[in-house]
Amino acid sequence: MNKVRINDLTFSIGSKVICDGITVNFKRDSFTGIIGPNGSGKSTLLKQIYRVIEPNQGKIFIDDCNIRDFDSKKLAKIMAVLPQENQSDFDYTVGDIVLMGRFPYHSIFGSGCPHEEDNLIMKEYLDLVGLKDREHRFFKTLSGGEKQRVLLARALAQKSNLIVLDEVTNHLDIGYQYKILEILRKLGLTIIAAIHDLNLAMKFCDEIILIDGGKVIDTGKPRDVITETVLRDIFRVNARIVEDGDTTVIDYISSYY
Ligand SMILES: Nc1ncnc2c1ncn2[C@@H]1O[C@H](COP(=O)(O)OP(=O)(O)OP(=O)(O)O)[C@@H](O)[C@H]1O
Repeated sequence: MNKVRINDLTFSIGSKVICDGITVNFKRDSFTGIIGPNGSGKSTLLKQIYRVIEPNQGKIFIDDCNIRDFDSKKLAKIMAVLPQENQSDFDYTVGDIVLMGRFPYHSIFGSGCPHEEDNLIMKEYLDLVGLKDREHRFFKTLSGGEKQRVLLARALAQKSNLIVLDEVTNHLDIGYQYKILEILRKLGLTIIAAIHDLNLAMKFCDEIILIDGGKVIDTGKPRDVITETVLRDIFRVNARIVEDGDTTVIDYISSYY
C-alpha cells in the first residue's frame, strides 16, 4: 500500500517549469531516495510534499487524504521534515530545540513546561544521534554536523510515521553518514529523502526515484535505476558499477561535461 501518492504535480516560476507533471508513489514503511543532478527539482518536489510551496497543478495524498485537508498540527503529527537549508543560529539549548519536535502534541511554549514524557523522548533521540552530552549547550555553538544531528533528533521527536529529508547527510562525516542512515532504516518509517551520494542511495534505499529536468525519468530498486548509462547520460560521469558479494559500489573513473 502506498503511503504518499503524487498525481501530475507541476510547479513553475514564470516560464520556468521546475516540476513537470510528476506522478509517483512512495511505499509505506519504505526508504525512498530521490536522486538527480543539481537543479533537477528534488528540493522543489519535497517542498510541495511538506507544503512550503503550493503546486500550480496536481495533488498530493497521504494515506489517501489530500494534504491540503490537514491543519498544520495534524500534518506535523503525520510528517516530520528536515529541510536542506536550516537556520543555524537559534538562541536555544540543544534540549529545547529537540523539544520543539513535541509541539504538535502540546502547547509546550504556551504552558511554559514540557511534560515528563517529552523530556524522555528528547533525551532518547539525543542519545540516538550521539549527542546526549550536549543537551544543555547552546545550539549555535555546535559544529555543522552536530547541528544536523540535533535537527534530525527534533524531527524524530515528532514521532511521525513519515519523514521527509533533504540531504540529511549534509555536514556529516562518513561515520555519521552511515550511522544516521542505519538508524533511519531501523526505525522502519516511511522515508522520503533527496540524496546526492549514489553509493549511500544504493546501500540504504529500498526504492529510487530518478528526476531530471523536473520530470521523473525512472523509478525502481536502486540497482535497476542506478546504471552506468544513467551515470553517464544524467550525471555526466564515466563510472563502473562493481558487484562485490551483497554490496554494489559505484567506482567513478572520470567526469565529463
Ligand atoms: N524560487 C525560485 N526562483 C527561481 N528559480 C528557482 C526557485 N526555486 C528553485 N528554482 C530553480 O528550480 C530548479 C530546481 O531547484 P531545486 O532546488 O528543486 O533543485 P535540486 O534538484 O534540489 O538541486 P540541488 O541538487 O542542487 O539541491 C533550479 O534550477 C533552481 O534554480
